[in-house]
Amino acid sequence: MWRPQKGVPRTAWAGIRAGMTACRSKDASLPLACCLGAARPTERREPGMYESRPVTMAHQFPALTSEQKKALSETARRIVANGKGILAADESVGTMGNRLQRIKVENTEENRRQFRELLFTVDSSISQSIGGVILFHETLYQKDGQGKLFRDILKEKGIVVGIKLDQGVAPLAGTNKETTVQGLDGLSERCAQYKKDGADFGKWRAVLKIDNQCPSHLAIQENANTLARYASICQQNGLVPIVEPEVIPDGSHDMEHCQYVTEKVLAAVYKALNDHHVYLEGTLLKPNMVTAGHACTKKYTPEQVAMATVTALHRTVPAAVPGICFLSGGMSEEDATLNLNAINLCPLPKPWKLSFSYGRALQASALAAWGGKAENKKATQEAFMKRALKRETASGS
Ligand SMILES: O=P(O)(O)OC[C@@]1(O)O[C@H](CO)[C@@H](O)[C@@H]1O
Repeated sequence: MWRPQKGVPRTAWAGIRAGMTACRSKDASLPLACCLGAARPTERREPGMYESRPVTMAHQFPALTSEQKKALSETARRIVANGKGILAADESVGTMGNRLQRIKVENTEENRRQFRELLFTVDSSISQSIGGVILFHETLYQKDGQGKLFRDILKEKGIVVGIKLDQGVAPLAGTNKETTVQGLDGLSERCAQYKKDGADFGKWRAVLKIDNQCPSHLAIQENANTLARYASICQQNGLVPIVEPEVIPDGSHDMEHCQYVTEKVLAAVYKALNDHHVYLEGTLLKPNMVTAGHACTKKYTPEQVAMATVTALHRTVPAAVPGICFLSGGMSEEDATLNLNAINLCPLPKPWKLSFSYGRALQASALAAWGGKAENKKATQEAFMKRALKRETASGS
């Protein structure tokens, strides 16, 4: 005989009982869902009804309090609200050196500061398209010409401040030159300090390559686990983790191969995040778009890239993740814009915000316009604003 079970609201049981009766009496007017325990569609659903359903195997040792979860998910959603994206201005000293070399500017702390001052002091309307800026350690503590901290300038514009937390790659011995990421030692202490110093999100970039025997099972598992461990530490310290597993576009592989690899990598990452009890609503994903390798002779349209990218994400990224912010991975500014636009127009279900976290695709024109000369301030800021405002993003469906 059917008996109500403890902890289930009476109204829910009424629906289940109606369904069971319908099964017995073969009442074809009742929807099948009633027989599977759902309430009848016309039945009033009371607030809190779902929260009080019995949870089998409830987690005994919650990783975060509800207040911590609320704060993390609010920050994550704020960064990608209303089609906004992220400016990745977190180039390490070495990477910034490569960018400056191209415009024949010396890689000094002062030159890096001057260029970044131009980006951060553009008109406040930039906050309509940029919700977050990722900084490198040195930049979090730098100031503008008037002595004002960059982080305060950004916050006053309503932009969320983020910090690069990984400390670069290290070789995985016995593989075809694959890597893991360093920076877990002391990470909790660094996160706590950065939080005090105004950062509200972090970034950790893992690199996977497509080549002979690559990415190996070891590289996929090691990088997924390291990303998950980083994400867990971030959340414990009140920082929203940006999870960046980049499948790099070096090589002659076609787009289909990139899709296959991207799906394997993302599936492993979300399994690891779950294993580490990471709260997905308080995270953002920063993936590569699914494209052919730079040396591939076959060319693909933005619509093909969009379909392959959204298919890969749709198969692997839970709907609980609030936003997916693509890296630009060496794409031209134009291609990065066209591809992102096509991704947002792709007719597949898209339960997340789809936006950008571009480094090169937001800064290339601005760097070229600057050329290391103070008198190019106006041209530099105009070039940056033009790019930032051109991003085409839209909310998930
Ligand atoms: O690929 P992009 O859009 O230029 O940059 C993406 C990115 O993750 O990679 C760079 C190198 O680590 C970082 O500076 C940046 O945040």
